[in-house]
Amino acid sequence: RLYTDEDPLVILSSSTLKPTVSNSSSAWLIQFYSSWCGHCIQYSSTWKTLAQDVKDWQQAIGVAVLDCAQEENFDVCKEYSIKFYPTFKVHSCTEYYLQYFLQGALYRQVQAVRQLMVNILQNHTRLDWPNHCPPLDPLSSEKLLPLLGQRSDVFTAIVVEEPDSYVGREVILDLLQYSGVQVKRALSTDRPLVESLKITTFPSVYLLHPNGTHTHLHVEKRLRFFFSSLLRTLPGVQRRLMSDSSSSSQVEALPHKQSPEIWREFDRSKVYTADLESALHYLLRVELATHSTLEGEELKVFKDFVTLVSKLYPGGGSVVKLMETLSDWLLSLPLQRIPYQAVLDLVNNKMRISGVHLGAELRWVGCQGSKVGLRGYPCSLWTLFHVLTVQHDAMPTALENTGLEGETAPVLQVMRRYIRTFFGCEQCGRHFEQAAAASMDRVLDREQQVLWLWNQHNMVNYRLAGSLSDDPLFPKAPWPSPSLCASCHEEKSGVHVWNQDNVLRFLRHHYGASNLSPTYSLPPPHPPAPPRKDQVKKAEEQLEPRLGQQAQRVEVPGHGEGGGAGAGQGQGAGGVWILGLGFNSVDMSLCVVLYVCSCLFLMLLFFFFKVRSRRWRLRHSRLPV
Ligand SMILES: Cc1cc2nc3c(=O)[nH]c(=O)nc-3n(C[C@H](O)[C@H](O)[C@H](O)COP(=O)(O)OP(=O)(O)OC[C@H]3O[C@@H](n4cnc5c(N)ncnc54)[C@H](O)[C@@H]3O)c2cc1C
Repeated sequence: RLYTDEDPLVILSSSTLKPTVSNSSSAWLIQFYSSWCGHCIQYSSTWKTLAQDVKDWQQAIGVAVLDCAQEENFDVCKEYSIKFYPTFKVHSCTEYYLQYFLQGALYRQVQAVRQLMVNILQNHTRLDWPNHCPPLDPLSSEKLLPLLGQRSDVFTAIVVEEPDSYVGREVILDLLQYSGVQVKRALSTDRPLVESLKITTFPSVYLLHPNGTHTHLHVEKRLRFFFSSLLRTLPGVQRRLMSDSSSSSQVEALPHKQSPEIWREFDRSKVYTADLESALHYLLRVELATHSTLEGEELKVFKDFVTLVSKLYPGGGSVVKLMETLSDWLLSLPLQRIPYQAVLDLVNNKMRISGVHLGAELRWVGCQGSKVGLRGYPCSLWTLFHVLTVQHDAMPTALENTGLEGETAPVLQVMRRYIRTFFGCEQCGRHFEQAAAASMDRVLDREQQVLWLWNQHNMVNYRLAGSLSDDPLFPKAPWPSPSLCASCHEEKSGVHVWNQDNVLRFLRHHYGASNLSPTYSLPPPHPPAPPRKDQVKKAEEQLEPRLGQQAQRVEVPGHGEGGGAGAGQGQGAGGVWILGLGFNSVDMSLCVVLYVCSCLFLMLLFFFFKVRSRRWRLRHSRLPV
């Protein structure tokens, strides 16, 4: 099959063609192709690029394909007189089809087909106007200038452009599924407007704020992608969910955050350790808890994951200490099967090893959602693995002698195995596995590893944009946005393209150790503070002189050791840390008991042989010479 359900277009068949297009409130651009036609095969990537490019226009015009080589579609292709492949047809909202023989090289250019779609939508007659298609004609200064200074519920963006430019119409269609902003267009030939707004370069966007103020919208590059991306990130602008987008084309009121939790202000250009720690907390204490024992492949996958995190998690600290302890413990165990409870005891630091800690609370910051149930864990898991790919790139030797150094893309391989084995969202795991099977083996070095994950994550973003899991306050979109990295974006032949060198540079910075913010992180528990001199003095005064002296000798276990890992260092309350292994008081008592028993046993042996040898000597000394 040239097209799959993963592609951002609709795959039609004889049974779905008529019901889909006839009952639709939008227009349709359909490619009738044949899966055996070599040209159609080559053309499929262009059609997919187009479908992706205009995915947000689907309320006005949808992109679809129908394979005439499928036996079940023979009749319908005959009915629609498809003689050559590919043939393109537009279904307007009335009952008739317009056939487009996209001549020559025209249909090979995404930009040309996209502009044709704009023309189709703009040239609709009143009768067959798609229900959700906004007006695309330019507005005059008489209509627009009175809006200046007026208050409104929403932003109004006026794209002022040259008469032959398509940017304005494309931005209008790009924002079709978004509430909180309305886009209008005007022409550079409208002198009163251009002079009033003091616009000298085209295209430009002039922004009217809901409070009545108005300004120029500053963009790094005057490209459609930049205008659309910036407008989508205005405060209160959010994507309507697919489920309710068809029911309302009216601009909704500004959003209100519905989370009952405390909202944590954060900076989108930072990565928060609270998210990473929450990811590990959820993964180790919730996701893994569904497996009562770990054995075989599961145990191996878990060991690899723990090793990876222990070696690459940035910044050292109590989390790394925990993962190192867990990793050492897992590697030293000769067992083929371990109960999950044993892992949990270690994660919860039952042995009270000093410096080892993982907060037992979900504290989403960069991953907090506007509603409970949105974002959170999956967001933090992506974040964690992005951080690990970037750390591996920064520290090429970090995985030496771990058994993972032989793999070409160890972080991706461990992620793939973890997602397949443990990730709670089975469907997500299947999708990820498909993507990994298709292209992960092409990743040959650490840079490609970073970029593969970024690209794969964007594929998922494209696919899920507008779905129920899309948080309206954090709409899924190509990432990084122009406001995070303007140099990551370019346009080639009118189509948005990534500058991969700049993307890599950006990812290295964004997910690098220096960009991690500890704000909102749960601090590790403090050991009890040593008694202050004045407290001791007070105690001395109140207590018996003998007791007062004892109070001065109070020792605070583990205090002031800063999580040292060496033998004898880092003695915690009730436990000791020796050669990277923690021993609790039960272990220590057992050691003492065993020690005493073996001493007694050795002494017994000693006396036994002593008595025997004396007897033997006596017996031999009595023998006649
Ligand atoms: C491996 C995996 C596969 C998944 N597959 C599916 C699926 O098939 N279906 C499904 O419904 N859900 C899937 N999910 C969940 C989904 O991808 C989101 O994680 C979830 O919906 C939460 O979305 P979010 O808005 O918090 O942003 P997320 O997509 O989780 O992104 C988290 C953060 O990462 C950053 N980011 C965004 N894009 C990129 C990028 N391209 N590169 C680097 N950083 C980026 C942003 O700062 C963003 O806030 C999957 C999750 C994972 C971990």
